[in-house]
Amino acid sequence: MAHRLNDRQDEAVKYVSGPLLVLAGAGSGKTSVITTKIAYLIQECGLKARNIVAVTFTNKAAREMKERVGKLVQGKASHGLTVSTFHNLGMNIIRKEYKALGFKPGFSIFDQQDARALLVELMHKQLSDGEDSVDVVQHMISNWKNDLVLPQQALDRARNEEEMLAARVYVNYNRTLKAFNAVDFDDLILLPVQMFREHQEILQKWQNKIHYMLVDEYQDTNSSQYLMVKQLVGDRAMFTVVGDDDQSIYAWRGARPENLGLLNQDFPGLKLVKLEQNYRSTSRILKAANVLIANNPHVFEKTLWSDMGMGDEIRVVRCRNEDSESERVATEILTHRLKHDTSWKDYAILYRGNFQSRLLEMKLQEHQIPYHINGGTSFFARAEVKDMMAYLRLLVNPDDDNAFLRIVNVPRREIGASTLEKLGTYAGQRHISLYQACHEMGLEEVMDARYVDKLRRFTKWMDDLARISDSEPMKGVRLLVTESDYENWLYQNCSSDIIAEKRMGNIEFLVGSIQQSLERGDEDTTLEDAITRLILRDMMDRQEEEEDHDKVQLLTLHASKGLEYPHVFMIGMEEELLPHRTSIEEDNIEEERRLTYVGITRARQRLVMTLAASRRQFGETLDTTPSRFLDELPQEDLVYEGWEQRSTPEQRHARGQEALDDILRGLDL
Ligand SMILES: Nc1ncnc2c1ncn2[C@@H]1O[C@H](COP(=O)(O)OP(=O)(O)OP(=O)(O)O)[C@@H](O)[C@H]1O
Ligand SMILES: [Mg+2]
Repeated sequence: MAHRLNDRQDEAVKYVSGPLLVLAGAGSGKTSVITTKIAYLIQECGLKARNIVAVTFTNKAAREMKERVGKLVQGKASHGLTVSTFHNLGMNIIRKEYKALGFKPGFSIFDQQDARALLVELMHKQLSDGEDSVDVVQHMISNWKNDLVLPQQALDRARNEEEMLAARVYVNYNRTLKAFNAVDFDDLILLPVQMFREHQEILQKWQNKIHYMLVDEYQDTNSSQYLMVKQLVGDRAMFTVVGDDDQSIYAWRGARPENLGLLNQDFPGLKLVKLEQNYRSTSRILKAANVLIANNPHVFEKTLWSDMGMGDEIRVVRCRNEDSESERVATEILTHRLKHDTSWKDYAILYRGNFQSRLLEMKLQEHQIPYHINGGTSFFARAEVKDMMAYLRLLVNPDDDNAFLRIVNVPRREIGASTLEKLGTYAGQRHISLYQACHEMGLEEVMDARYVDKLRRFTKWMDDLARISDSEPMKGVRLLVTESDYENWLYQNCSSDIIAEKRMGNIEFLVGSIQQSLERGDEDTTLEDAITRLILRDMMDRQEEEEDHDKVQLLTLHASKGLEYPHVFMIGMEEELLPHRTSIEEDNIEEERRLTYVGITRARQRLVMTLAASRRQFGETLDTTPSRFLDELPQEDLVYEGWEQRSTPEQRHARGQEALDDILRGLDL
């Protein structure tokens, strides 16, 4: 690594005689401690890379960490090292232990949308007034899973009608997933934890494999993730976790900053190291972040300083409307880059909600500024890619009813809704999958032989493909694409040939990724593995392959965690955007403040905040109110631009008081 560790960091790296918690603010080198420590464990402590597991929050972070370790540990010594997300780790455990969990090989992973579709189906009777309740139930089930509450326990604990209903759906939902040989996203953590509880011998096997564990962004782990760590490290308790309670921004996904405190109880020998020097940002940026976050109550007291120089003032730019806000950001990047000879990738634009990126994209395109959207409309969300993924899922897991239903009649095979309904009833009564039901002799009794024939022609074709794929996976995949005649179907159904061509290109890209995955993986990588990996990658980071190229980065505040950029724009600094409207309604301002803290601390040299004086909303143009967080920043470090007159909070308060006095006088009290 280019820089030398400070004494505290060095202490954290070299402490290997027991559990360690590194608690420190943004940019103090927590992630650096983890990467350096992995190298230290391999080079100085004689640990094998394959016995080390590091967990981070996103795939992007995992990739970066792997890269950093690769630079420190050359050659073979780093082979077999696990650096992954919690979900990836969980998936690998399930993949190896699926038998103990009662799954068949090639299990499917349902993403958010698949899971929702299933819930809609299970709840159809209760959905007379729209599908809103599906989202509520989905959220409740997810929370239960994150808190390790099983369906039966949810039933027992239900305190009112709503919880009772959700718990009943939960029971059904889990049963159906099992029948589909599928797991959902939350199961990737829940199932291993549950299995480790029930099967000591399996847990021991994993404990023996993992000699040292490291966890980054620890403040955002939820209960089940925490338990997974606790189980895996066992009594040996050889681990390092690093975190910052001020950056806890996933409470809505069940994250518990209190887990930082829990560690102390569960591991009485826990050593605590605090880091206080920030190596990322100018003093001014750091001060702004510190002053802001001081408005939150604190579990742990921390101080954070930097000797990167005072730096420029933070600019707060007010634009007429959202159009001019985006335009302003685009032109600023353009001119700044010209003047300072920087790269595009030195700039990041951060926002609270994904929808805020649309206008930005248009403006950036207009000015021909290359950009990359982190988490934008995903490759995998496109219809043709979802179709092809469904084919592939069905190929490796014939029991995946969702996949079956999606493509059995795409392209058209004259298998209509009523045939499928009859098939569904038949399969439901016998507790078998739709695919299996197609093979059953009894099917002729419930539907016309003509239709049975059509179904069987389809499954016979899929069976043949599956057989071919067993020995020659890529041949199977390619045959699937050509024989399905999907290309023709695309050309018939797209409004123009150009669009059809583009969609076909996406399918080619997908097939290419599978091939790469098969070639890159270990020798025993199967088609199932390659597809499971694709599904997981889709869910965890909807990013394009080319993301590392020189492009302006557009990302949500949530996605920006752990990253850093020389020049940062935070847009939409308005009430109801940041803090978000629902957080205001639910009185959850502290989490929004932490989110703002995360945003500010991404910046190394220069921070610009923008807002629009008016904004279109539901067809109306409304005046906005500047974010309360602007008032909380140290005013002496800000420069306001585009404000007729920016008054201090005191002045505004005084004005409010005057107005109130006027009213009181008017009332003649
Ligand atoms: N001792 C050091 N000397 C010089 N630079 C350092 C040192 N330690 C870390 N850095 C640099 O400081 C920056 C921030 O480090 P790092 O990303 O590890 O911080 P962090 O605590 O993980 O931040 P965050 O809370 O945002 O995740 C990086 O660019 C890193 O290379
Ligand atoms: Mg970090």
